[in-house]
Amino acid sequence: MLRYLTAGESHGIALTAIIEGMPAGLDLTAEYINTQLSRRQQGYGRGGRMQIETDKVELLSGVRGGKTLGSPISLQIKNRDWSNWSAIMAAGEADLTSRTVVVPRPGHGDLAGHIKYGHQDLRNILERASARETAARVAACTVGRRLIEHYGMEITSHVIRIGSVEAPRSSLENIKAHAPQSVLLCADADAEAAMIKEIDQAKENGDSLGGVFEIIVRHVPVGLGSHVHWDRKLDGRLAGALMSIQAIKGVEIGLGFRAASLPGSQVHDEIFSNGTGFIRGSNNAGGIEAGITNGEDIVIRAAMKPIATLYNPLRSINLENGQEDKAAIERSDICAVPAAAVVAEAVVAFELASAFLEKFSGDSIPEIDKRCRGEI
Ligand SMILES: Cc1cc2nc3c(=O)[nH]c(=O)nc-3n(C[C@H](O)[C@H](O)[C@H](O)COP(=O)(O)O)c2cc1C
Ligand SMILES: C=C(O[C@@H]1CC(C(=O)O)=C[C@@H](OP(=O)(O)O)[C@H]1O)C(=O)O
Repeated sequence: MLRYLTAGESHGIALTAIIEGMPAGLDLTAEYINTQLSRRQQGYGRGGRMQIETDKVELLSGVRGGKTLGSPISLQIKNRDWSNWSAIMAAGEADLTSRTVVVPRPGHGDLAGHIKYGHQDLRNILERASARETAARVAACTVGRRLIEHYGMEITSHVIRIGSVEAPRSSLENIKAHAPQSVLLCADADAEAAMIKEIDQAKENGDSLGGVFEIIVRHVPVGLGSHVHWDRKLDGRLAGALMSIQAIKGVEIGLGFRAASLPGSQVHDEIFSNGTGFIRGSNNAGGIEAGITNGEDIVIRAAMKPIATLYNPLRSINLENGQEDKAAIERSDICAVPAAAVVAEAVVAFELASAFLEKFSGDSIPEIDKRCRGEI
């Protein structure tokens, strides 16, 4: 079974992760993971923290000579910002510093976390609720991405909405050509210019923005996931992985919500024969039917809500005196949709790697290769 755990506070010394269940013999380097960590740090609308961090992974175990050993892979990303926070992070609730957070931000984990865990200093919640955790998550899940790429799958994403600006539908060629270079991962230059304007306006207003991105996976083998049990259905697993990303509030596969308003004749993908196999007339299912990949591209969209911390703060209650107050603000992103899209690619890749290993299991890459070729 492939699985991972992450640990670490946003302003703590480092983030760590352990990945268990990767077979031996997979090419894996820190540089490969660093490329994804760097992508995650980009995107117009991010706050001051991204100027401080330059995320680099250290592989601590499970890899030797650029190949996985089959043993647990552990890794670490140092928080460069920690040197600015070490005293605050060392202080307990008994010796509260001036950086104590006592006015919960609507939309963040502060109030629910306070009620659940009883911490008086909301920092004890926000440090772990923070999407800083997604740096460790991207590093861990990129190990899964390496596996699916080794077996020929390709994963990409692009931003299709920021606030009220929606990009026109894009061809995969356009996404590949434009989105990787664009500051917002949007495949349409005009839409991107309008999105940037909207982010600038939100910043001026002390407000924040969310949006929608799309993930596409190509060359997916038929038969990953299964219809036989709820927790083996790949669509459910992918949706769960995506919804676990901070601020993701909706996921749709293929036509998604649009399918609900159309008749079946305009939704379901007709089946034809090309002589050697089956081909489909369309891909409205987004590559998954009954929880099983059908060989078409996997197409998933996810919606991110606007960032919770506002420079023009919303009304809240001060937990020290019970009086109405303005929500806490130290520093924040205005919009982080492109970064979330990179995190989403990573978690989708990991879920696919997990489903791939369930189908073509093996302790080493050569053994899995044989199984893929039908030799064992
Ligand atoms: C890449 C990324 C960056 C984020 N940056 C911020 C931020 O700067 N300020 C903020 O309040 N929320 C930010 N968030 C969202 C919060 O982490 C999230 O809203 C919070 O943890 C509560 O979880 P929920 O929105 O899933 O309910 C970010 C999310 C992502 C994915
Ligand atoms: C640190 C990251 O994102 C952070 C996510 C985040 C939040 O509340 O989720 C709040 C901000 O943290 P800070 O208060 O330190 O500026 C973001 O910068 C990151 O993506 O690496």
